[in-house]
Amino acid sequence: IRRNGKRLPRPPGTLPLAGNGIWFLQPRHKLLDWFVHCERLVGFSTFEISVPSLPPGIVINDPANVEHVLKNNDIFIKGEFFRIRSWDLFGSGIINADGELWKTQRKAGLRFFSNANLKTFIEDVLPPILADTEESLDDASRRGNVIDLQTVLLDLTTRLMGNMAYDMDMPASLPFSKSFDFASGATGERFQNPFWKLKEFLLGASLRRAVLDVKTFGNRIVFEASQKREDKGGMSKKDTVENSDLLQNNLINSLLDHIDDQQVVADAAMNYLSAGIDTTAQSLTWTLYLLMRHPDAQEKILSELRSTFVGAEDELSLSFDTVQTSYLPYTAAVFNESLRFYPPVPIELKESTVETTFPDGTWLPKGSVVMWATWAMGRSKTTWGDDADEFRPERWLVAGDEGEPLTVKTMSAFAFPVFNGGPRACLGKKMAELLGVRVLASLIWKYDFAEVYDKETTPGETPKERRSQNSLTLPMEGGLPCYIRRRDSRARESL
Ligand code: HEM
Repeated sequence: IRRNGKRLPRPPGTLPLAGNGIWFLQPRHKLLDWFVHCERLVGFSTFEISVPSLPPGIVINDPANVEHVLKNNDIFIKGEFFRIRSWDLFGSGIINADGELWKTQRKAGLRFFSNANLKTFIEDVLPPILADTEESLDDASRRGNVIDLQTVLLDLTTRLMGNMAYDMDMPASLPFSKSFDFASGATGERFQNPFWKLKEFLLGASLRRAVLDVKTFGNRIVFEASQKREDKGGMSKKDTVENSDLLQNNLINSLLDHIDDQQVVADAAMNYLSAGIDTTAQSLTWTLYLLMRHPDAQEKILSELRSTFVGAEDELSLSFDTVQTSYLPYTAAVFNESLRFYPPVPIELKESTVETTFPDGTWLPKGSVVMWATWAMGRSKTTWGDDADEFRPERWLVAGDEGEPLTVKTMSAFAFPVFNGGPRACLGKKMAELLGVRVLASLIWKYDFAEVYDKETTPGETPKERRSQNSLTLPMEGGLPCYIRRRDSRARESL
């Protein structure tokens, strides 16, 4: 690995044999802080890292380098390094797949994320499920009980995805959900711990059980969907594509239409589910956490809702059109700003299939690993300015010309790669953004949330920043316990 004929810089504290391995053995939240520390030292400069058991690797922070990786998905693939570690959980599903296997699953997914389906999602699928969520929040409000918002939101997104993608009722209390959570934590550890194989040989029984649960559930989704198709009279492929009723446009039908191998369909189904459930629940959890710590932003959301839906009482008329960012720019800006601080996929990694030279001149041999920490890029002072550590949704707002409304700034996907970019950009981005605005608007309109601090926080003291749990994504460690109060319209007006 060279740049202009010279070796790349290495992070301070790199050891002769262990390299940077010590950092990778730490809990993941410490590793994330280390990436921020390194980015603050070198800015956009690429640096080399070495971790025992990992192929030679670099860390990139420069958006031009991220663009080079994301746009060239034939050069930079998931690769064996990724696949070996995540095979048990993701199998041949889209998250793990490269080449033709990936292309087929992507094509099947594209049909599902059509605008018509997104409208159905926001206007038909979401309201009754969100009403159930609100019922449990109302109950906690009446009784004065503490409720864990992370669990509530995970149940919401699990049911939404289950219903929308697979036409199944899928509460998060199903054993599969707990097993998936456990397996995701253990899979994440495989990327950090060079001794994972030994550890799992000795202590891996619970992981094996969890993976079996996840696989069984994937097979059940395929079995039930195939039954339904048969019950509908063995529709031909052509019929199912043209049938516009929601059931036939769901994801599992699209997967069954495009893929012949049932095991691949089951893996694909589980992959889509896992890509959609945790990420959306976590993004909402961190956003509500940030709003509790920034009541001024909460008030600005309320003020935006009051001025947009003039005279609204308890229910806002939130349709597909009114949850677009152009309609509620401040609420959308809050969601973006939360994603900047807490990206649900905080670290990305790709493997090079051939030698390649990056825009900054870094030359990388075949079989190397490229990493970038979206977590650190979101906190980069080079990209976001000196106030990068401040929660300031206004940074996303662009003033319109005279009399024109505010709009939300579009950041390049390579400078803000929260949803990835290029040919493998997140397929659920639009769905997640609409869901984010829709759920935030409803919940902030109806409820006042108060965080329950941990026992060590003394009154008047600033509570510690919450941290994430080891995982492939970004669950909040210990959940988000809080008290809830239902707002009545008078309380809303007086704010
Ligand atoms: C805030 C919410 C979300 C975030 C931050 C997010 C982020 C990402 C990221 C970073 C990737 C690339 C991961 C990789 O390198 O493998 C990705 C891929 C993907 N996401 Fe999302 N995602 C979100 C929601 C969703 C939803 C709701 C769905 C669908 C139900 C979804 C479906 C997918 C799929 C299918 C891929 C794989 C794309 C491919 O490899 O071609 N995501 N997402």
